[in-house]
Amino acid sequence: MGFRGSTFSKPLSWHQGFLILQSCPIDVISGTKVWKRFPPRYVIMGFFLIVGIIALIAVAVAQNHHSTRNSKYGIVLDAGSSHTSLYIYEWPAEKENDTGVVQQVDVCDVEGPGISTYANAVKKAGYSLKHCMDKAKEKVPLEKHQETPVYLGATAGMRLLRLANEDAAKKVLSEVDMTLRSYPFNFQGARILSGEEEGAYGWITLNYLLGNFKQSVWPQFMPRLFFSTGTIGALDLGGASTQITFVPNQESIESPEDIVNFYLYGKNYTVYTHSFLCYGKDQALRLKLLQDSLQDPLTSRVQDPCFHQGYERTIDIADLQNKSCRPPGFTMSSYSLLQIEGTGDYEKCLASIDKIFNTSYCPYSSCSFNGISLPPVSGNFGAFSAFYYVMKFLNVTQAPMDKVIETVKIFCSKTWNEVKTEFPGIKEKYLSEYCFSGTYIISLLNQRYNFTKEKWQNIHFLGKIRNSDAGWTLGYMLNLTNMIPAEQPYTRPLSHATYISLMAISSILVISLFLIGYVTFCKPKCLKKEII
Ligand SMILES: Nc1ncnc2c1ncn2[C@@H]1O[C@H](COP(=O)(O)OP(=O)(O)O)[C@@H](O)[C@H]1O
Ligand SMILES: [Ca+2]
Repeated sequence: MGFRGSTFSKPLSWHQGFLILQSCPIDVISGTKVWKRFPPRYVIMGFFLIVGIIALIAVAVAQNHHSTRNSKYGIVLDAGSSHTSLYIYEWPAEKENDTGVVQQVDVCDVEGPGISTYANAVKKAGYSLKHCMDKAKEKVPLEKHQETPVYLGATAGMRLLRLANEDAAKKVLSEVDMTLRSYPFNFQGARILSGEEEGAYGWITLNYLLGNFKQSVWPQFMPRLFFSTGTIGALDLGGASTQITFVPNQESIESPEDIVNFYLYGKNYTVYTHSFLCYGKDQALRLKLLQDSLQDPLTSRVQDPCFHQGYERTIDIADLQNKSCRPPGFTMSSYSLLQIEGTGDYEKCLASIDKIFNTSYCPYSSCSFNGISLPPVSGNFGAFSAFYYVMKFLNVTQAPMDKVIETVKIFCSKTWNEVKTEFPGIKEKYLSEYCFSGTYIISLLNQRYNFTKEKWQNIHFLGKIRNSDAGWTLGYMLNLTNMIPAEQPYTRPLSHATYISLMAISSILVISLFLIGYVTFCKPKCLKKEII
């Protein structure tokens, strides 16, 4: 195809046209420079083209640079039964209602035990937090201190202390309050979370970090089939309580007290959540030991299959006795000290753990234990906190249920000396209890929650998601800062950065095409001379 009115003897392709444009400054026939003959309008056009490109790139860079710099911060202290951790979160100020933009930027582990253990030395409860709060002061930019909210949430350790001694719990909280108030942040209060809140916020954290609340604009135009909008259940194992939270398959949850309703990003969620106080792994071990102490009223020595052979521990029975956490059918022991001797036997350990659950009655169609309703577990679950620590130690976070059982069996059968030699760097308290903890997790998940072999595959043991720890703290902050809107905010199909970049590329393309078209169709004099 030729060009009408063309002075060329043969058709010229776009490709050729582009080559000619590039070769314009040099006279290819005579080899002499043609700069002098270059009309000023081309110089001006070239100049504007270069300025335009530079301007577009500068706008894109400045725009994106600005959005990463204007950050907001939030601090949450997780005052657990065994320890306190401080989390610092950061998010871009102008995107705070978008899903998945809040990130954990730092975590600080408070030295020493949980705040509830300071009931008899309350001053220490506040003092213990200073080191991490000082670190937070360094991490959060100075100019952001005043606007940065700080929250402290206490969990099952403080719930138990409140049940045992309300006054002591109040004093611990007020000490902690005083310390946190003395920092230049925007302190929002220290309080005890209910078990339901703990479960629900853990569920929100998981699903927020996994982007499960996100309803991108694309699915509205595509069949639902291609986009799963499901949520993932949450399993949290602490020291003093454990939580299970998920959206059940069946429409109605039989126990109204276990229902939480959320309206998030324009969607309704009816969530089942239950928190079992006294069934965190430390309290569950206490329940088991108390149960064991009743075994033989004639001796204070007990053979314990949940500890390794060769392991011995002497326990003050008074320490085990927590008025709020007692095994079914408990009677006071006549001994003050309990001497434990490990025998390391998984099957027997599983049988002894069984006794801390009451499964003799269920007023609903299905129960977990102690007469608590549990709808059939369905869908995927994220299992975090001690569920993750224990499975990670045993190296079975990805394993099928049979492999997990086999691994715990083998681990329990090792002697205490073997275990200590194999894992020299691990805290003795943790190391001595992994056999119990592993068995307890199998008992709870498989036997009480009814995660069968098939359903076990749907449990994902996880510590972090995209660098943020799985736990209730992020969900708590998102809720209190109103960062999860009820209605879905208007989301643009393209991100700001993509929009700017696409605009820049398209502008360059349009200008280039314009120039090529001009050169090809209008044939400026300088080009005609070269070809002729
Ligand atoms: N590395 C670890 N290995 C085993 N267990 C751990 C590890 N780190 C923490 N834990 C345990 O995880 C649990 C955390 O519970 P915590 O959050 O303090 O209590 P709660 O949530 O019941 O208030 C405790 O039992 C603690 O001993
Ligand atoms: Ca916890």
